[in-house]
Amino acid sequence: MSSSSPQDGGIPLSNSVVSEAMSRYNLAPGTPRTRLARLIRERELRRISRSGSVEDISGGVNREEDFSPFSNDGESSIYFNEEGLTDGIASEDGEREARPKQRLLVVANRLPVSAVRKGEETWQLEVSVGGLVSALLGVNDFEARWIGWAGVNVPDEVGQRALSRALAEKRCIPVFLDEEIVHQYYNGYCNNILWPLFHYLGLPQEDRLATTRSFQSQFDAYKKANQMFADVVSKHYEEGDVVWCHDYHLMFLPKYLKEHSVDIKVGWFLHTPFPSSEIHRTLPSRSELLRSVLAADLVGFHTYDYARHFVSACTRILGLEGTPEGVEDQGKLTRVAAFPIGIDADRFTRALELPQVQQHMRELMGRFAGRKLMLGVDRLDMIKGIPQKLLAFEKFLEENPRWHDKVILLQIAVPTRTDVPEYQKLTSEVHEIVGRINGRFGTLTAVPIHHLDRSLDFYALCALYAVTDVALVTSLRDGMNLVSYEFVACQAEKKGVLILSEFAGAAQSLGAGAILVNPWNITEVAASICYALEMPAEEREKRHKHNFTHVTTHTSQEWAETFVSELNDTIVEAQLRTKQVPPPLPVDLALDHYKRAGNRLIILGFNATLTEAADNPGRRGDQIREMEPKLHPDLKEPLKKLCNDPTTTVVILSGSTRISLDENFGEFDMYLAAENGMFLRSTRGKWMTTMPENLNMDWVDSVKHVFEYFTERTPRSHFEVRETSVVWNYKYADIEFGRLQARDMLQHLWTGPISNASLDVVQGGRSVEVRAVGVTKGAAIDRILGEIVHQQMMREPIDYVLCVGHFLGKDEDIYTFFEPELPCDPPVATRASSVDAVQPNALRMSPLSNGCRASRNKAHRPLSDKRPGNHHHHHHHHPPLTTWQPLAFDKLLLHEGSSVLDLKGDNYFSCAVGRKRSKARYLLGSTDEVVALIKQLVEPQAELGQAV
Ligand SMILES: O=P(O)(O)OC[C@H]1O[C@H](O[C@H]2O[C@H](CO)[C@@H](O)[C@H](O)[C@H]2O)[C@H](O)[C@@H](O)[C@@H]1O
Ligand SMILES: O=c1ccn([C@@H]2O[C@H](COP(=O)(O)OP(=O)(O)O)[C@@H](O)[C@H]2O)c(=O)[nH]1
Repeated sequence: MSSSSPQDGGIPLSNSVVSEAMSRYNLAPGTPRTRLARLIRERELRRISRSGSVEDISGGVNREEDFSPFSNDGESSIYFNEEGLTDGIASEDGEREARPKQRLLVVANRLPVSAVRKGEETWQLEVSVGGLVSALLGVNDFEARWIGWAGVNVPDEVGQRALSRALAEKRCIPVFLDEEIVHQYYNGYCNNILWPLFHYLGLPQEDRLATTRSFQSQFDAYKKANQMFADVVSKHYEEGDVVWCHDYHLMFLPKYLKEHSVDIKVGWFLHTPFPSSEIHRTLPSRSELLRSVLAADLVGFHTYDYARHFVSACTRILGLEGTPEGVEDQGKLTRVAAFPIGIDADRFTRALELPQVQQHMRELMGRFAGRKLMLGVDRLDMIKGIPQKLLAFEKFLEENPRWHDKVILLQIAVPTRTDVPEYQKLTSEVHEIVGRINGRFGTLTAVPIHHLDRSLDFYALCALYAVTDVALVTSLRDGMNLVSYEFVACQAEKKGVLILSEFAGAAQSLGAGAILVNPWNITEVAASICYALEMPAEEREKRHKHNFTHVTTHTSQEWAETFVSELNDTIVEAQLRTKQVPPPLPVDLALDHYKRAGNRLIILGFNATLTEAADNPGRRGDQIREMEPKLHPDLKEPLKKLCNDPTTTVVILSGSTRISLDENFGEFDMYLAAENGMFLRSTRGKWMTTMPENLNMDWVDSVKHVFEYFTERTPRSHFEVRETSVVWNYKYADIEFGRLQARDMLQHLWTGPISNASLDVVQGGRSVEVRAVGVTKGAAIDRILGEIVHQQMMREPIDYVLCVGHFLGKDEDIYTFFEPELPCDPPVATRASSVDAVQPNALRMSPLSNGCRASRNKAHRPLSDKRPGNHHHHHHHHPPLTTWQPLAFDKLLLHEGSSVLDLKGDNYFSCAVGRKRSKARYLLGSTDEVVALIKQLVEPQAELGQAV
């Protein structure tokens, strides 16, 4: 995921904040302070607790013969202990006493059991087929409830009650979906739209859509079904539960659950790939789906690639900030990470010891004696690449006549989603290809392909895996593909070869041991078949060993524990982060103090503070409009009133140029401080500057060349040359490319030929700014106020300060300038090599320019003193321009010797706009809120208050 700059909010958590939050949230003393340290410790604790259970298992009863979770003999054959569904080989109850069990609500479209009605009130439960169910069956260490659809329509209440009872024994809770919803939501939106799209098969064409009604009605049904799941979860939710939502069927669930209660811990895991953002952006409901998922606290994927695609979709489609941790939206972080699923490998290795499985293996070996056995096990789904597999096998036979009659491909094709027309078409297509190949290469006694349109029971499957020479997985895309894991787990003896599609998530974990192929390249797959069949034993062993180690250590139990542990930690982390977020501005309080004050100072930023919001929902803003910022039209009237109030001084303090401030604010009676305070003007008078005559601006041309170079190479970026700074902005460029370019640019500015110039390089969220060294708003405010107090011949102390802006991190020193009790900040950090050469006079004159109030109290010079130099007219850059000799505000006293500022702490309101982390005391969400605030300030009651 992408990197963030310090200005993006990378303010580190201070120790005191962490300790306070830890005690507030009942974190045990000794709890590590960083996320990583906590997670590593959690993992250690799990290992310790597990090593205890291993001893117990070794001394325990062998219950293997009880075990037949995947039997499809019609009986309810999965086993449950008090935690719910288990594989029947779970460890004894006492084994995990050391750690309390986490209550977990597992929500997936499909329950691990599907129901078959045998009578009005009689139900038979069968284990559902699919990787999601297989993986979750291996998860034991939680007190889990399962919530999902039982795969059947139950229209009558009697039936619903009976089924709920039967499922309750298995700790399963049904969501009853009627036929129409299943048709629109499951067959339609899930399996005809999201499934193919997420697997890079594109959106259906209109004619395909027509068969399942319109996209919109399917989407509505999808949302409705998600709401039904949410309702059932809410009914069964208990405080402290973790709710783990699974898969593309339930992308709205995190949002609905958080709407029910923000305190629910919600995780969402996707079992399929998440495609490139370029694919996702074709989906009409792309933004809604992303935003709903982002409501979760933790979002998980099988691979880093899928996670990266998701973050990228959120940055490119929603315009949000991608960080190494996840996706940030106005300070709220949704953690995004990869959690590769696994299997319960022990279940398979132990099953191979069972007499019935051994018997089965003997039968199979007898039947296929003298031939090598190749195996494919897939749901009959277009993503599994079954036609491609068959065609590659055909090509292999065609090119290697010596293998005719010596090899057989056994393809188990489990029927799935049979109500969806695409799947029906695929079935006929596959049958046709099998028929053709068998016709072409078959003999009187044997055919090269055995194709079964059915599922097998667990024993049969294990036996098959164990006797196979080469497993062939040719998925065109596959979230993970657990069949490849299961095959490896069963090959301890035989050490067969795995041919694996590079487009399956499993390729990332089993890639080293498997032969990776591109399933679209039939020639390559055919050659790999030959290579695998003829591979020397030594190489097979090496490859197998590698994969076996992975499969037996990265188990489904480990997967679930890691996910839940990270989810729990995400909540801790969020609470720690929340501590850092300033509260919203208490508007009533701000108004109340405003009313009571007799001499007010209002400092306002311009860009993104007083400008109209340029962002449309779901899109990024309008570049042309933002390049020439304009005052929000609704502000004209209230701002005029505010400025006309004789007891209120308004200062616009902005990075913008004098020209821009003149254009936007020339008509108001106020002070304008352009270019971060390097220029000052009362709108009744002329511009003045504190820039020393000899200010060295030679660097501007060199920086301009650098900016031109990058602008030429970064579409939709632009730069602006101001009098004291140059700003390059890439907000509208491709975000990731823009960041890369910015990184290169910063590197060059910091270390290249101009690194010795006296300049500050300021990194913004989507900008790079180069300024004369030492220029910040906080540094300038001292001189500005000195001048204003002097010009106004102020008699009353300033007893109310409101400072509102959307400032760069570096300029946030303005907020701390007015803080009564802050310790002195260290001087502004700079990369400049020769500060003195360009330091504005005031910065040299005043030792207090960092705004430390404590030292300001030592002010000693009464205002009646004449300051040295007075007004000088200088022709500097933009003549005519007065150079004002700054009178340090912090040295000013009123005539009777009292301080100019009368801030006791509660009459000072600093407020950041549209930021989440800030040095300001408070936050306002948007420019609209600023508009509302200013309107309220000038409302009649505020004026009334003033009179009091
Ligand atoms: O429930 P169905 O519609 O019958 O489909 C079965 C499951 O198919 C998908 O499985 C995925 O999950 C596996 C485990 O994470 C993964 O290995 C595989 O690559 C995926 O295709 C689907 O995501 C599940 O929701 C379905 O239940
Ligand atoms: O006859 C069968 C064939 C397959 N499976 C199981 O179905 C799952 C398939 O998972 P995979 O991740 O490979 O793909 P998915 O079907 O979930 O897309 C595996 O656990 C198999 O053991 C099964 O129970 N019976």
